[in-house]
Amino acid sequence: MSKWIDISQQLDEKVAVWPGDTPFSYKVNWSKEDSGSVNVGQITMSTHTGTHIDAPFHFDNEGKRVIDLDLDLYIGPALVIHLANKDSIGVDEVSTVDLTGVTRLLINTGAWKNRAVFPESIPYIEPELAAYLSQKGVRLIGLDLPSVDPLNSKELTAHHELTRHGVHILEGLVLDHINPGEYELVAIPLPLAEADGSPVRAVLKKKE
Ligand SMILES: Nc1ccccc1C(=O)C[C@H](N)C(=O)O
Ligand SMILES: [Zn+2]
Ligand SMILES: [Zn+2]
Repeated sequence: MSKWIDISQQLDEKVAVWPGDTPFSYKVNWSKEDSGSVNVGQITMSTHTGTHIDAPFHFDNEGKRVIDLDLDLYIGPALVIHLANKDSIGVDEVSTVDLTGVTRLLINTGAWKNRAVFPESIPYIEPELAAYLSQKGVRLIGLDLPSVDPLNSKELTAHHELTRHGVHILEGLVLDHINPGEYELVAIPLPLAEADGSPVRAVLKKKE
């Protein structure tokens, strides 16, 4: 019987955050001594820290919020592929992969080597890949990177194109210890009613 494997970044004060964004913090805000019964914590974080999903509202004021997203996107079969040493990921890079029946595609680029620091540059998703993936039936793309666009992008073309084609975005995965192949994925966002993104606990189980 195979076990669930964690593919999430640990959330502590060392987690890398987008330059200028809210640092992560957890503290006991109401201690057992003060409350008389329990430790009660407080978390402060950006919705885009660590392993997280983007809701379309992140880059489109009219876009869906986290609560509006279909849970089925984040639970079910997923294909993990390895695409190392790429400047960008487009149709050419993915065309050798058989995507028949694949609704969730997770890409291990291995490009974010030191998780404690935010990367200088990353391989980005070529916007043209969105239509290709959608045509193949892919509805979720996951990456071991903090963005699907170049880090200095203001247009966020890949975010927009993926969304326009019904491909949802999962970022900041840890896939170093995962072999390519077929898995079961669970990466459910919190029921944040208004949010533009949500941290997820992403886990995989090898398909038997
Ligand atoms: N937190 C930020 C602060 C400023 C500018 C961008 C971000 C992002 O999070 C963008 C990234 N593409 C993301 O979806 O996670
Ligand atoms: Zn994000
Ligand atoms: Zn994003």
